[in-house]
Amino acid sequence: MNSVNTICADFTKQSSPVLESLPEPIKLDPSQTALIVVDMQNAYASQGGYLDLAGFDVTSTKPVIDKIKQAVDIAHQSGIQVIYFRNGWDNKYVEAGGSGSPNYHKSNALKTMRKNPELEGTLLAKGGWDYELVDELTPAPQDIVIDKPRYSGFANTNFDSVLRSRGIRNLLFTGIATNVCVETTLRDGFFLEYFGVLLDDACYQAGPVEAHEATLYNVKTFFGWVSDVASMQQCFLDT
Ligand SMILES: NC(=O)N/C=C\C(=O)O
Repeated sequence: MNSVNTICADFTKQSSPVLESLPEPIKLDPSQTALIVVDMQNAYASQGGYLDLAGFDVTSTKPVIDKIKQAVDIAHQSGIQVIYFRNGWDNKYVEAGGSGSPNYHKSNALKTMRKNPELEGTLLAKGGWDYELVDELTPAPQDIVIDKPRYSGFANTNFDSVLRSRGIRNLLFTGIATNVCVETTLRDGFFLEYFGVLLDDACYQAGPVEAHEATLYNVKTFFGWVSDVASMQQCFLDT
């Protein structure tokens, strides 16, 4: 029988390491776990990128990049599949949807370009600097990169089949933005029976810090678990 205080899915081996997390610890078999690095592109993490140009504060993303790098190293050393997401569209914005799509009306990247026509073709466009992952987080050959055209990694992508075909059932989330693409993907994963864990210090919000905190509340109360990179290290490497 599982410890009453530790979450353990039926398919998890008895000997699987335990990740300290809130609201309770969770057992994670590394072979059934993926580290998801959400949208660590210049658009979201660099000054001069989309979020910065749209008026969001990205001046403190460096510590988050460093934490994600640590998480990626831990994953590589412990046999956890690393999956990078990149968000955006073709440079004609066909994939962004036309005026019949809510994305056309809500995307702050598209709105910023409509307001500043000189930016047209630069924000979140495949092939451009804004779309590229930041230099510090260049995928290794064994990592998987998934391009996504909407906030959720499950929308219009092969993400679910990439996971299912590898027997992955647990998702450790890092990246930007906590309150948009990270939270949305974790929530969608919940409905598809994935166990989602958000690594607090490896995520950064779009908007005020309260947006990050609201997501932590939502995740630990309704959709999953919240942990951090030191706990990931202790779970997979130090024990
Ligand atoms: N990666 C994200 O969380 N994106 C948030 C906003 C946007 O893409 O407009």
